[in-house]
Amino acid sequence: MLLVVDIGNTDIVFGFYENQTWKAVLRTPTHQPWSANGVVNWMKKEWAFKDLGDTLPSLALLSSVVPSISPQILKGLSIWLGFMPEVMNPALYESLAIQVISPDEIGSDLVANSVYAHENYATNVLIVDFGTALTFTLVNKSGKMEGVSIAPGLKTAVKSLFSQTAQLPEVPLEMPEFNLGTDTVSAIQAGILWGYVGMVKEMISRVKEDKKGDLKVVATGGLSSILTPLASYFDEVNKLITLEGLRLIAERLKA
Ligand SMILES: Nc1ncnc2c1ncn2[C@@H]1O[C@H](COP(=O)(O)OP(=O)(O)OP(=O)(O)O)[C@@H](O)[C@H]1O
Ligand SMILES: CC(C)(CO)[C@@H](O)C(=O)NCCC(=O)O
Ligand SMILES: [K+]
Repeated sequence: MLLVVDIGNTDIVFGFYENQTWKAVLRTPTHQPWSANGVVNWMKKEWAFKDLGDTLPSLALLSSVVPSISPQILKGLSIWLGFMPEVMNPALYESLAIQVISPDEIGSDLVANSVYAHENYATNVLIVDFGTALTFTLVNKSGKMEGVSIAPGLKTAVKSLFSQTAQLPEVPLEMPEFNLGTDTVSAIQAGILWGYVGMVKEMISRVKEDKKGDLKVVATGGLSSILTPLASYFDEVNKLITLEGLRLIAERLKA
């Protein structure tokens, strides 16, 4: 069995893959007082609860965009597994089928997304990741990562407005019924959700123009199904893209 781990700014996601399927995908909040022992206990508990069998994963790959907690997670995993997981880093990028842009700065989740996109489409692909940040990553048909854009994610935008104002509440992430709101909640929903629909359409349209119309668009991330008016703009919506990319990378490392 293969274990891939995606440490994001909101959640850590653990994917267990065997025989062409995800046996389990576990999620836990990133910001906890993690210790190596805490990780071991959590893994043991979840492993038993999900009834994942007697044989622990024999290969593991970790991606983290939260450097401060990586050491504790890695140490815990290495104690639990009995070996040190591979870690996404610029040296490892050299062995990938894609060409990574700004390897010392880029988030390894975006690299994983790009590997998935290139492997599955082999054409120009824009990956839209609706996470804590809303990111757009362009991989061209020869596998070169050409560029990225980063904006606040939907929930981050709502929380930021709430925390910076005296009277505005935190609102549910739901498309409002009308273009303009008739009360505070629907006004914020209109501003953020319709605003973000516009942001995504603008980014897609600009990149499509750059690529002379030759572009696939895929969406991922926990919030990828909120902006329902965008459904027809995406060739694929798949919340597992980051895990799938990590899996493809891990399988290559083994080979
Ligand atoms: N199935 C889901 N349904 C609704 N919200 C979800 C779901 N999964 C995740 N979320 C929420 O979506 C947001 C983004 O989650 P996601 O896992 O994409 O981001 P993340 O942990 O911040 O990762 P990254 O930092 O890589 O973007 C979080 O606020 C999370 O709570
Ligand atoms: C943009 C995020 C937060 C998305 O998870 C992550 O990929 C990250 O922290 N990246 C570092 C900066 C960059 O990707 O250029
Ligand atoms: K993500």
